[in-house]
Amino acid sequence: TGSSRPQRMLKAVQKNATKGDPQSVISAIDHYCRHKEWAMNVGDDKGLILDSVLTEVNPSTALELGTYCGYSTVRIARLLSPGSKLFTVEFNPAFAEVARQIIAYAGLQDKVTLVEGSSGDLIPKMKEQFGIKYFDFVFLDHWKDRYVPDTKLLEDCGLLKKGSVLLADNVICPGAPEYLKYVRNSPRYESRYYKSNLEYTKVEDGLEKSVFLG
Ligand SMILES: CCc1ncnc2c1ncn2[C@@H]1O[C@H](/C=C/CNC(=O)c2cc(-c3ccc(F)cc3)cc(O)c2O)[C@@H](O)[C@H]1O
Ligand SMILES: [Mg+2]
Repeated sequence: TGSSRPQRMLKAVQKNATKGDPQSVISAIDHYCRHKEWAMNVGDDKGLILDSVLTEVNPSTALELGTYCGYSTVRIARLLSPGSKLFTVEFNPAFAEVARQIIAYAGLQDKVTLVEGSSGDLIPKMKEQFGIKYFDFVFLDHWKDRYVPDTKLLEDCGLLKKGSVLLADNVICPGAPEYLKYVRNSPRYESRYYKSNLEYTKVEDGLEKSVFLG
């Protein structure tokens, strides 16, 4: 059988990027997905917003839900301060395998812990298994109907502290209407929408940034 789209993305990175250079890995994926095969990476336009929010928060411990091929994992990890860590959750073993190779190609494996499994099962184990107290930053980019249950789970597991920032992809396209209602109506969050476009297209999409008020 032939290769998968994630495997072809990995090949494009190995062919066009420089080992140990995260920016070249990001550019190689963006070029491939813009000119060869679209893929559901956060992309370069929304990626710049992700970069600026991440830099502003400068998290010690960050969480990503939905690794896919590791594009946003590389975007986040490349901006972490020394000693800071990113945990990323992915339940599809084939995607996790590609992501591990892309993260390693970027030279960021020491900053990233890829945990294989379902977010609903893993979030309650984060404290005991990884000695995590809180997440300063959470990037939500997995199944859109999981954003609300997993946000509630993070709250209930005491993994958010006053000032923790949630950044959610795709709140317009494909859309996460229940999530927008949840964070915008809750007195426990201060939310703001960053208008952009769906990766590699002219379709509107955006990111919702929500600060947990404790
Ligand atoms: C069970 C909890 C749970 N636990 C652990 N891992 C989980 C998980 N639920 C999901 N995953 C993994 O996360 C990734 C899924 C991501 C889902 N993302 C979109 O669907 C999406 C779609 C478009 C778009 C598509 C088509 C269009 F026409 C327009 C837009 C654009 C985007 O940016 C998008 O993010 C995969 O790796 C899953 O294996
Ligand atoms: Mg997305």
